[in-house]
Amino acid sequence: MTTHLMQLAGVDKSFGSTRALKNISMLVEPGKILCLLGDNGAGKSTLIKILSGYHQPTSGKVYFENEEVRFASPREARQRGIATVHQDVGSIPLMSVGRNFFLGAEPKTGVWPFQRIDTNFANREAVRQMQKFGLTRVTNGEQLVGTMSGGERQVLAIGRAMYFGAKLLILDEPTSALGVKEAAMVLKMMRIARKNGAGIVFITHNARHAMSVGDDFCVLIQGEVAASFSRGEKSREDVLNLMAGGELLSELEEEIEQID
Ligand SMILES: Nc1ncnc2c1ncn2[C@@H]1O[C@H](COP(=O)(O)OP(=O)(O)OP(=O)(O)O)[C@@H](O)[C@H]1O
Repeated sequence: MTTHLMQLAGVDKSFGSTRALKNISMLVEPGKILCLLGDNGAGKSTLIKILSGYHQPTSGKVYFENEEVRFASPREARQRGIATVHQDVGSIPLMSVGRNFFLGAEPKTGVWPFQRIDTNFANREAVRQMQKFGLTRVTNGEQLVGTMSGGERQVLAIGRAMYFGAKLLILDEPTSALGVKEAAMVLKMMRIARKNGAGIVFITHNARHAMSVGDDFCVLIQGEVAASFSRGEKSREDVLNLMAGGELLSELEEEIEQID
């Protein structure tokens, strides 16, 4: 039997009278990147909160590694190997690369009750991992995370999740605040994670970024799956039009010109 990493079947989520998600079915496979596209308010945040155990669906089923799950908390989801990296990545700017990398799972040295954090190991190992992921600029684990660029911080956060055994990576707009080179670095990191067998849900507004790495695509419009397709099945123009809610971009451009 094929093991699917994560599957949603007919998932609904309502907040009072607002139906944020309507009958969502989707599949995340190991070693594949699923791009979740959609405009503001389409329901992307609600969907990732369900995947990461922050929300429970109002109805419908969630499966992880073919087993039906109902995560009571993000901690439970994390324990199963689901890691969420948000745009602000949650790193602490005034802490070193080594400390940030091992935050909450600090390596210890010495014998109890005289144990302390093994800073040398943490720094060395964090740099080694970062280098492995292509961050050759980071050579000193004592470097403060606040001095790293946005892209480097994303790579650090994704690398950390991989190191601690994440099977599913949920990346919430990892490239949206970045310049071209920085975004390319993060997209490359995603490819490395995919090669290592992780399944990735890549949330983005940027169709170009999505199409450069995506294997599968899911477009959300007003809480519904408006389209789902695999690489090569649609052109970038088609995807952009879908994301604009079906309104042809050329029509939109004409309207803008008329306003001028
Ligand atoms: N906790 C909540 N309580 C009430 N309504 C909510 C809640 N969370 C989300 N919603 C509603 O659900 C809908 C989808 O919101 P969601 O934040 O998931 O969209 P989004 O695609 O992530 O948008 P954005 O990119 O702007 O974050 C919106 O109408 C929003 O107002």
